Amino acid sequence: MMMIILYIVGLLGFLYYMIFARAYNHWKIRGVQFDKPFSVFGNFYSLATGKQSMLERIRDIYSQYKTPYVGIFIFNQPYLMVRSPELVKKILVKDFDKFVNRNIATKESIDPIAFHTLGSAKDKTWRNLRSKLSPVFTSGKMKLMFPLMKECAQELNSCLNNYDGKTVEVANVIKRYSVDIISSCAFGIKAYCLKDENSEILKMAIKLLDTRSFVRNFSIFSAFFVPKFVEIFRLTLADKSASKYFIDVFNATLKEREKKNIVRNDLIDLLNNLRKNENIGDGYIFDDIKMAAQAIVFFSAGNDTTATSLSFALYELALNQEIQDRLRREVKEHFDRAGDFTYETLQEMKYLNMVLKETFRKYPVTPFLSRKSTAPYTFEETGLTIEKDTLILIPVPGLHYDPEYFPDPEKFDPERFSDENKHNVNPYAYLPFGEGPRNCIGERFANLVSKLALASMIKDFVFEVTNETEIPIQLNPRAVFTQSKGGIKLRVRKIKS
Ligand code: HEM
Repeated sequence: MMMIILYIVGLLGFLYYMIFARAYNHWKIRGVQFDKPFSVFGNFYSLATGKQSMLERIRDIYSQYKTPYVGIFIFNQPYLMVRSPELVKKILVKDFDKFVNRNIATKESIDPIAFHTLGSAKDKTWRNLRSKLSPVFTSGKMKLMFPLMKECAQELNSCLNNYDGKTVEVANVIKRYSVDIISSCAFGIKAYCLKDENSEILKMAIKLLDTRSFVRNFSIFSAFFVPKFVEIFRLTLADKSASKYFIDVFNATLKEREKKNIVRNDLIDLLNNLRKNENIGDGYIFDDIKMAAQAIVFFSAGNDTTATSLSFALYELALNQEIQDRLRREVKEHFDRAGDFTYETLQEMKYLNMVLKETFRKYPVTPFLSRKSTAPYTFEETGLTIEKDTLILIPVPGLHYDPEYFPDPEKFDPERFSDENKHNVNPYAYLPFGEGPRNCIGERFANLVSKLALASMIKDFVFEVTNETEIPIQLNPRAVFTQSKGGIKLRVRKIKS
């Protein structure tokens, strides 16, 4: 018996050495200062125990060092956490051709959708896809889509009327708004999620990338940080049944359009033109799966990000009534002058823009940017040469909460982005949408949808904290992307005219 126990202990020790202890020498060998890993979780033990969220952990590691970069480990994978905005600029912009790809593990045989999406595509395939897909997000296209968005914003206000005087989980309502908008703009269909809480499309949209589900978070986490698990457990980034549902909806819409000769100049039309006319380089044929993959990534990347950011904005406005009042004054002034919300009036609302920017600073939905070196690379400033395939992590919340770039970082202060102060913001220390050629393709869309929703809601409603509101807000340690742990509950009060 004793021999068996000794044998098992020895085997476990050997496995730990082979898989972890050896890997944990990575930065030491290269003479890079590193954050000491603990157990099999590397530097993310407090995430595994539920003590910290991803945002908090990254911010914590960042703040313990002063060096331009620090070596870290996520499980047994070494990452270079790049702290200095100058080096961030090199990676994201100046030397982008050496850092084109993200480290997202996808296998075509396991998850063809994730494999072909813009977010995980690599090298030339990514370049081709990006240049073909970018035209759908020009300001001209946004203007064309604006009437569709406005319908949804009006429905959002009608929906909020039902909660007058009540406490509501705002993230839930706003998620229905963002699903309605993306369904309309990306899939060309009316989803009516704001009217019908039980709509099928809403259920599927939640299921697609449900950041409250253990399986989804495990899959997302593994795709970014433990690629082996993707193969071993055959993990898909998005839920399989929900993906199938959206592919069917997408194909049905396509057929209907072709049959009736409908042209809307939206995402579906653009993708369909790509399929009909293009072979986008390297023998890359834009088939049905690849086409649906793009529609699904716009759906999944656009929904939660927008809904979560807007909920955090309402939370801060409820806590800071004087900021809410000032925002309402600005919104009403512009609305009364134009008689409506137009694309142009929303761009003119400076304070609205400042409030959103500060929300994105304090609550970056994506707490890290990921890149992988495509060749050996030397940081001239320090002399460090990294090998091909080195994983880079850019600590967005670390930079956003660094008092050197944002004094008094806990304070929600839209003034940081006023005309007088905005030149003090280092663009490489403020990265809610990333930067450079591989930044968020949906930034313009997200900004417009967020401005419209916030302006519409604030014009007609007051948002207040109640004893059900969690203060300070707790972030979900189980989610890779930033979100509240228990939802955001606020009282909604209709303004009597
Ligand atoms: C508040 C809302 C949003 C936030 C905060 C956000 C944030 C981000 C961030 C940080 C990245 C990574 C950028 C980088 O690595 O440099 C990204 C990528 C991406 N986002 Fe967004 N996003 C939002 C909304 C949207 C929307 C509405 C869409 C589409 C309709 C979208 C589609 C994408 C796609 C496809 C990528 C991958 C781009 C590529 O690899 O070329 N996002 N987003």
